[in-house]
Amino acid sequence: MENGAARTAPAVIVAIDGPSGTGKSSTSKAVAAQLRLNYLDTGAQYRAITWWMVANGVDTDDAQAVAAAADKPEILSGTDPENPTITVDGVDVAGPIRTQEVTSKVSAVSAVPEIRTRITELQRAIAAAAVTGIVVEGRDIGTTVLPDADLKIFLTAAAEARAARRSGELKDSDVKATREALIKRDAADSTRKTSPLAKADDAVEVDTTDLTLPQVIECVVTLVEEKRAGK
Ligand SMILES: Nc1ncnc2c1ncn2[C@@H]1O[C@H](COP(=O)(O)OP(=O)(O)O)[C@@H](O)[C@H]1O
Ligand SMILES: Nc1ccn([C@@H]2O[C@H](COP(=O)(O)OP(=O)(O)O)[C@@H](O)[C@H]2O)c(=O)n1
Repeated sequence: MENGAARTAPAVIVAIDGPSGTGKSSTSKAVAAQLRLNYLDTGAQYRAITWWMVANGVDTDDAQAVAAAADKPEILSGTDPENPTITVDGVDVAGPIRTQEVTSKVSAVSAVPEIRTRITELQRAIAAAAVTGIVVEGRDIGTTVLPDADLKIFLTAAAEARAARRSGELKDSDVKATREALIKRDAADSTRKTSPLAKADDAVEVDTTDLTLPQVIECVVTLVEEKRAGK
């Protein structure tokens, strides 16, 4: 090796996309921790900018008003899979971005092209800075944000399973209402003009309906290791 430089493995970029409740966050965090990669929850970034709009009185149904404010908040993501963080203008918003209010407004805000341009730039910069590599999860990572990712996974699951998983996380929620809200959000995310939720042609689809979380994690870890081994 020239100048005695240590040989290091090239950074590996993994894109994990899919609808709500398919297991993207849990799987991505665990895979990143196991393989010592960084982790980025892009949904948290869209939730964070939505939270800022609400906190600053911007009407989230007014696309022009949302677009005009797109560059205002400073959004920072911490990418340690053991302790992912998200701040807006220095404020920790990990809790507030998960409220029903933000969840019901995030699809409208994330459909605005100026918002997507802003957040996509942040995502690409974070991925480029990841020395050993990164697992990035979202809706359009394999199709738009990181089309050259080394591995693309598209997670799916039956709506019933996804709703049951989601309502298991929320206090006092009923599965039927959760299922309806989730289907509505998926439809909005899949039909928007700019960078909709979609499976990339070269993504591996994994149906998680009848798999346990450890099984999904093992499946993705194996796929990453096979890619690294050049299989
Ligand atoms: N294969 C699975 N089987 C059962 N529960 C799961 C599975 N994958 C994820 N979960 C649970 O479902 C909920 C939603 O998972 P999450 O990773 O947040 O999904 P997403 O990021 O796709 O919305 C979490 O409570 C998680 O623990
Ligand atoms: N890459 C991404 C990630 C999320 N989003 C938007 O952000 C919302 C919240 O994403 P999330 O990953 O936190 O949603 P859950 O899967 O946790 O329900 C989605 O419903 C999309 O509207 C997006 O447009 N593009």
